Amino acid sequence: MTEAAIEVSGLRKAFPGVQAVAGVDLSIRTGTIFALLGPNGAGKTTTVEILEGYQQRDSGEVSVLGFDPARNQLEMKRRIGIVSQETAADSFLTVREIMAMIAGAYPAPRNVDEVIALVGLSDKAGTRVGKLSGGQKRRLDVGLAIVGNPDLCFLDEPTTGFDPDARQEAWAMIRELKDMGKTVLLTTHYMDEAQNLADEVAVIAVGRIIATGTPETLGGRAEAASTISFRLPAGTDLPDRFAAEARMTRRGAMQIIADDPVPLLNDLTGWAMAESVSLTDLTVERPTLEEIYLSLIANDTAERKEGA
Ligand SMILES: Nc1ncnc2c1ncn2[C@@H]1O[C@H](COP(=O)(O)OP(=O)(O)OP(=O)(O)O)[C@@H](O)[C@H]1O
Repeated sequence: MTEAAIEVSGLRKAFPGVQAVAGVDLSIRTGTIFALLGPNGAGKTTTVEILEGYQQRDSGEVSVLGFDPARNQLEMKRRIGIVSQETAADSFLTVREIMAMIAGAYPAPRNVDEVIALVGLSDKAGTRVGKLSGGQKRRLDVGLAIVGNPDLCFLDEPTTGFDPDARQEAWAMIRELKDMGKTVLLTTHYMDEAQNLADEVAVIAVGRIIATGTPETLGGRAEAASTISFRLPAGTDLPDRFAAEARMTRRGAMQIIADDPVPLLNDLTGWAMAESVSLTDLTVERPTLEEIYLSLIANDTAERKEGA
């Protein structure tokens, strides 16, 4: 079994008037990409900043690459890279200068110009950081997180403000980190980002982890009912055995929800073939990660209200 890069148990942190982290347990395996999901104010950044050593915890056990971030700051920081929500980049330095400065803080950094190229900023290498656009600054942040060739990267909302091309490139880069054996902890509000990148996800709400799993299994997704959708030619009626289960969407498509879609599809397509009915736009879909996420948050909010 792979050792854990990060182990957290019973982590708690309060600010005046708010319990930001209220007993979080996490285990993140070395060489995997882990996504922490949750609504605004859920406690993601506070958790990540405690792991990075930027915030002190009130209680709980934390191990990051075998270090306690509250004690072994220097040793640990040489092995981690960080994209924080607010760029720490000094606006008077150029892209290459700040990249070289951060690289210099690590024992075995990557080549500065290669990293600048990797984040698509070669033509801005001599530009002052303060003159970069929002998306370009974020690319720089990602570059700063990886230039030290760290074993573990913390990426807090790494692609916020990226255009679609830049997002795809960033995803490729993050996958490349994993291919190199690095561990990545990312927070994101983009469910497609978690779906595309993460080996495991955890959903945090009001300071507590409410669900964990792979993007495919989170919240019972793998066992969730499927929705079969299709369109019928005008004037064609479904046989009663399907019509009883079907509903028509506002856009005129038929939908049938089935726990096990295989027998129903067999029956439906068999009928369509026999009657020469074309079932256009036929799809079979499980709930998306976004739908599962939203229902987890909604259920948690409802339970909290009931308990209050
Ligand atoms: N320095 C601070 N002082 C006081 N309260 C804070 C501080 N930092 C965070 N909080 C509060 O702690 C809670 C958790 O905040 P946190 O930034 O960890 O959430 P988040 O999940 O990262 O949210 P977002 O998705 O908006 O970034 C919030 O209620 C926030 O207002």
